[in-house]
Amino acid sequence: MRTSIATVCLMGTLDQKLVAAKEAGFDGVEIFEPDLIASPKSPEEIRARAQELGLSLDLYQPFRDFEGVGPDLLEQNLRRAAAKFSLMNRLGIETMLLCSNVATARSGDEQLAAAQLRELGVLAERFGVRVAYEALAWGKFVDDYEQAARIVRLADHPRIGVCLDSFHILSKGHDPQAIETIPAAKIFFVQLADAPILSMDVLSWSRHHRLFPGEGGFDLAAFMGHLVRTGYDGPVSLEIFNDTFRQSDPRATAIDARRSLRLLEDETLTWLGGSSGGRTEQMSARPLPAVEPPADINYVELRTGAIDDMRLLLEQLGFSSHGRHRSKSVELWSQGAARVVLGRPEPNQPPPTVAGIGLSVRNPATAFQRAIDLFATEIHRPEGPGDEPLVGVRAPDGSEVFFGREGETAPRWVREFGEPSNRGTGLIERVDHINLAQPWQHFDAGVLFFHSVLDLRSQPSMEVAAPVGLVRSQVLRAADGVVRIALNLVPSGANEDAILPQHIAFASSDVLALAREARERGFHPLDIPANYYDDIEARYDVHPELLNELKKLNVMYDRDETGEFLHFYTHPIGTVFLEVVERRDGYEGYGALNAPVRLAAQYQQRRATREVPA
Ligand SMILES: O=C(O)c1ccc(O)c(O)c1
Ligand SMILES: [Mg+2]
Repeated sequence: MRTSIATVCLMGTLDQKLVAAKEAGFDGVEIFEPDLIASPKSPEEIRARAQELGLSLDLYQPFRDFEGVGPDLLEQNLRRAAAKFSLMNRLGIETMLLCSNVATARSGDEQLAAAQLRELGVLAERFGVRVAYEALAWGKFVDDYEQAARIVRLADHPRIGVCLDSFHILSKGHDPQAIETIPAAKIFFVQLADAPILSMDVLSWSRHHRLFPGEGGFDLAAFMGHLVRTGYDGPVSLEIFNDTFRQSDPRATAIDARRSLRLLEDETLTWLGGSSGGRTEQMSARPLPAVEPPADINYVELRTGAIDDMRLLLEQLGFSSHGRHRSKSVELWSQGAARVVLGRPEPNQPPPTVAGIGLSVRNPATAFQRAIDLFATEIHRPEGPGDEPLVGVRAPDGSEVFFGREGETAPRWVREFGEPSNRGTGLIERVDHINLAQPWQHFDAGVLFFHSVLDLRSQPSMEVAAPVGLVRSQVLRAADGVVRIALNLVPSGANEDAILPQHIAFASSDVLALAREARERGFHPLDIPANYYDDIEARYDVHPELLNELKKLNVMYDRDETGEFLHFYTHPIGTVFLEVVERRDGYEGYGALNAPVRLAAQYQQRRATREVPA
C-alpha cells in the first residue's frame, strides 16, 4: 500500500516534517500550502529535498472556494488556479486538492459547478496537472462525497476527479458503501482520518480533534474495504488536524501515524475476507503476523529509589521475596500468580516507575514480530549465561513490554531468582490491571500501540475529576478480561502537586481479610474521608456491618447490575502506588465513582507530607 502523510499532521518546519515522514517510512507527503508559503526554500529546492529523501510529493493542498460562483469571480478563480498550477509544475506535483466551496458559491446548481470544474480541467491540462475535488463536511452547497462524485461525472474531464476524505464522509454519518459506485480512475486521491465520537460542530471537530486511524471511533476498515473494491491503487494519505500532534515531536508522531496505517491495512484485509476480487493484491496490502491478546500479565517491573519502602509494602500485602536475580540487579516478589520485579532506576535515564510489563502470549516470537512490523523499537537487555532471553519492545511512553510463553504456572525465568521466603497467605491471586500515566503528548499513540501490538480492545474513555484537573482514562482489555491496561492522560497542571495516576492493581479473593491482615503487619492504607462512606450508604444502602468494616479498613465500594467491587489503595511510593481489588459476581468496572475521591485523598496526603519539615 502506498502511504502518504499531509505535512499539516506534523510539528516543525517543512524540512523537519519531510525528514520525520521519511524516517517513519512513508512513501510520500501532501504539501499543505501554509507550510510551503512559510518555507525559506524555493519550490525547486523543496522538490530536490524530497527527491533526495526518496519521498514523492503526492498532493498540493488546499485550493478553496472555486465553484458555484458568478462569472467575475470565476475569472479571478481561474487566474488563482493558474498561479498554483504553475507552482505545482515547479514542485513537480501532479495533483491539486480542491475543497468544495464554503464561502463564495452563489448557487448549488450541480450543472453550473460541473461546467466550471470542466473549465478548471481545461486549464489543468495545459499545465499537465489534475484536480481532486473534495466535499468538505461544511461545504456551502456541496458537503457529501456522492454529490462531489456526481459533479465530477457531469464535468466529464479527464483532469477532474474526486478526493475522498474519510473524515468528511464518516463525521456526517454518510454510508461509505457508495464509494464502490465511483470508477477507480475518477478517484484521484484518498485521505484518511479517524476521530473520537463527539457532538460538536463539524468544522471544529475536523480542525482540532482528528486522530490517526485506530485512535478514534470511525469504522475505517469498512471505508478502506469499499475503496479497495473499486480497484483504486493510488496513495492512501493521512490528513490529521490535531492540536496535540501539532505541538509534539514530529518523529514520534510520524511513527504513530505509520503504525496506524499498517494496522489499518491489516484490518482492511480482515474486513474484506475473500471478497476483494483480487483487488488487495493490486493494492499490495499485506496482513500482520496474527496474534491473540495476551493470556495474562506475567509480571510487572517497578523501578524506584525508595526500594526499602516498596519492599515493606509488598511484605505487608503478603508477598514473598525470592531474593536477587542471579545475574541482574533486580529482585522478585510474588504472591499467587502476581509477580513484581523490583529494582532501582538506572543511573542516567530514570524510567517511569512502572518500567516494564511482562505478558504471557501463545507465541512470543510472533508477538514480537508483529510489534516490530508495527514500528515498535526492540529492547536489548544484557543476559547472563543460561538466562531466559527477554523479548521485548518499547511503548511510546518509554515503558517496556516483554513477551513470555503462556501456559506455564511458574515461568522458567522465576528460577533465575531464589526460592520464595515464605508461602504467603495467598489472598492475592494475580495482577488485575495496570494503570499507566501517559504524558499528554503520548496518550493517543499509547492507545494505538497497546491496541495494535497486543490486540487489546479500547473501552469507552472516561474523564475523572482530580484536584489538579481532569484525568482522561482509557482502558484497553482482552476480550476475556484477564489483561487490562488503563492509560491515564495526566493533566498539565499535574507537575508539582500531583499524583501521577500510575499504579498496579492486584486481584484478591478477599479484600477485607487481606486489609485486616495487612493492618496487623503495620500497613496503613490511603485514608478515605467519612463523607465518602455517608455517600456510599445513601447510594447503596449497604449492610451497617459491612459499612463499618469498609470504613474501618479504608476499603472503597462500588456496585452495579452485575456485582460488587471492593478495593483499597496504598500510599504512593515515589510516583507509584498499589491497589488491591476484589470483583464479586462478575463486576467488570473500576469503581469510576470512587476515582475522584481517591485522587483527592492522594493529593491531600502528598501536600501533608510535603509540609512536614525534613
Ligand atoms: O479544514 C479544511 O479547510 C480542510 C482543508 C483540506 C482538507 O483536505 C480538509 O479535509 C479540510
Ligand atoms: Mg481532506
